[in-house]
Amino acid sequence: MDYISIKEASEKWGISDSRIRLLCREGRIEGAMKIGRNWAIPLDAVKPIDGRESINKEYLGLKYDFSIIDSLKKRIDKYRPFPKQLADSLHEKLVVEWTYNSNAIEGNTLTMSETKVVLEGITVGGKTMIEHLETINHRDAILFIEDLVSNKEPISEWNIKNIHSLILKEIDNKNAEKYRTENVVISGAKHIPPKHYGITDLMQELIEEYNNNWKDYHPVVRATLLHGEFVKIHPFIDGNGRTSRLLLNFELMRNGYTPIIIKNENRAKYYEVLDIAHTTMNYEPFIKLVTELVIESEKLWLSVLD
Ligand SMILES: Nc1ncnc2c1ncn2[C@@H]1O[C@H](COP(=O)(O)OP(=O)(O)OP(=O)(O)O)[C@@H](O)[C@H]1O
Repeated sequence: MDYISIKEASEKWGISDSRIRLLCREGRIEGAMKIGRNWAIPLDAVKPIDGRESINKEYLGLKYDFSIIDSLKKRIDKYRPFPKQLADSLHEKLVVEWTYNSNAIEGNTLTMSETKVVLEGITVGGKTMIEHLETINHRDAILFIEDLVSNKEPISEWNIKNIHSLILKEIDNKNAEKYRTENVVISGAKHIPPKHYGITDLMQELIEEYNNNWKDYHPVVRATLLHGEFVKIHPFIDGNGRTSRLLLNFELMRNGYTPIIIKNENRAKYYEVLDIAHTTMNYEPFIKLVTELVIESEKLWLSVLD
């Protein structure tokens, strides 16, 4: 393989010597090697993305009619603060159904009733330890994002890593909250996630986009983009799907919307709209799906509140 020096890379990419040295030290240039006091950079290395440059991605299909969602939200808001018993029972229903469906999408074989039983602290015969841990961990991750919402915590890489560490707790502590160091594919998807060495930059870029470019979008659009763009990067070796659905609801809940549940039985449709977003940048079908689910969730809340 042919290599170039820091100085040559600096001229080729238009980045300062010191920044390239930093990128080499952080392992963000694939194949860069330290020889003595100098770095050798593969001639064909890809220029790292600079999360500080302004990001201008052209997403399609972001304009959607949210009037039904917003008028249902207004009706729900009139009941706040919710009566404690009612809020507790709706919360329990949410935790069981969200945990069951999100884990089932990822292949966990516990049924809805078994999920409920495990969350009550009982072991289900014939099910693996990992399936039990996935259930408990998912419940803990929901409670964690609810705390983040109550404390008005922002969406940040730190919080995303904390959510992920709960998902993999005692299952794969080595990879919990760590970005992957291998390339991956998503089975059944057309989109291929980016190479592992670009992840740190892409995650920084995602948070910057969220903070700077998406702030005027409707919260449903932001929540959908956050899920879609996060899972497109697939930053972790495992647990991306569950983390992305937690992030979607985190964004909805921070903005006072009721959380949604993507049902296991509807996963084919869910994968289809995600793949459209990933391969064409058209988010309309995914936004439509999320909108329908928010309306369904709001109607459920109103059916008990009204
Ligand atoms: N066809 C598809 N197109 C786009 N995205 C998809 C597709 N299929 C799955 N996904 C997304 O990727 C997630 C699953 O990714 P993967 O199978 O790599 O699991 P993972 O990273 O191990 O995470 P988890 O176990 O929580 O899903 C899905 O939940 C979904 O969000």
